[in-house]
Amino acid sequence: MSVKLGVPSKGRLMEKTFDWFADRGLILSRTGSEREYAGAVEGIEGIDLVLLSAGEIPRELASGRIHLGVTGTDLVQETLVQWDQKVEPLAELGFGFADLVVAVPGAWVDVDTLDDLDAAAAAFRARHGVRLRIATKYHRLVREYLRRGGVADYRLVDSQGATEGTVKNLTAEAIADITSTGETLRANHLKILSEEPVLRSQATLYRSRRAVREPEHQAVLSALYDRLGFEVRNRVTV
Ligand SMILES: Nc1ncnc2c1ncn2[C@@H]1O[C@H](COP(=O)(O)OP(=O)(O)OP(=O)(O)O)[C@@H](O)[C@H]1O
Ligand SMILES: O=P(O)(O)OC[C@H]1O[C@H](OP(=O)(O)OP(=O)(O)O)[C@H](O)[C@@H]1O
Repeated sequence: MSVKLGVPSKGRLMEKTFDWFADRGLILSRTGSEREYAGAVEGIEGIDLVLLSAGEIPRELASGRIHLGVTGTDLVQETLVQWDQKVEPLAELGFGFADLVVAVPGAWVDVDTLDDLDAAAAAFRARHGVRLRIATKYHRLVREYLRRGGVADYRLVDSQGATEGTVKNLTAEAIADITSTGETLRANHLKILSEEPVLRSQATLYRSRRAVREPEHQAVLSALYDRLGFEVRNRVTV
């Protein structure tokens, strides 16, 4: 059985991942028709390319169905409970940068910090009798960040896309989402709190702690690490 390398199946993340491996002498390519999610790896024997949604790669790594995978730090840390017990980052790839931030309406001139947000949330609840809503798809990371920041009187509402629009659409008062250029936030009249972001994310190559324990894969993995120029500990610390 081959070593399975999972990479994002479309868009900029896929193209930049292909470029990153090509710079190291490994040619990844999609095979079959444009719509078929099959791929190949040239330059080293015994590796199968698996094209997947970036959002599915963390779970596939955790279950051991893929041995190695490229996805965003944000997706790994949001999706996997105790992510570092399940996967190990091998290399930050230097693209796909995005910050997960909390943002509020630009008109909230008194709200700049988490303390201010906590005060605004308490005032909101006192005035309206319901908790201030923060729209996000990053429930785990945002809940933990707000807990550490001492923000209590809020509730998360799920938003799986176009999150910046929820404030204008009156389904939330604030949001937590990833941003890279900041354009989407600005266009929706939102401002980022002047705090450290919830997370700074970038595309990262991970290995599955479960899958790489399989002895039959050690030779191929070692050859791959040599090719990529990594010093990777062979002993897996699970
Ligand atoms: N504007 C952006 N700039 C930089 N990185 C981004 C941006 N938007 C998303 N990302 C990163 O890309 C990754 C998500 O990619 P993508 O949207 O292709 O995944 P996905 O949600 O699994 O896609 P789909 O489910 O539509 O196949 C995340 O790690 C995220 O941090
Ligand atoms: O800071 P910017 O450069 O404006 O980028 C930020 C936007 O990019 C992402 O959306 P994406 O296009 O991935 O779509 P989504 O709304 O489905 O998440 C993110 O959710 C923001 O909406």
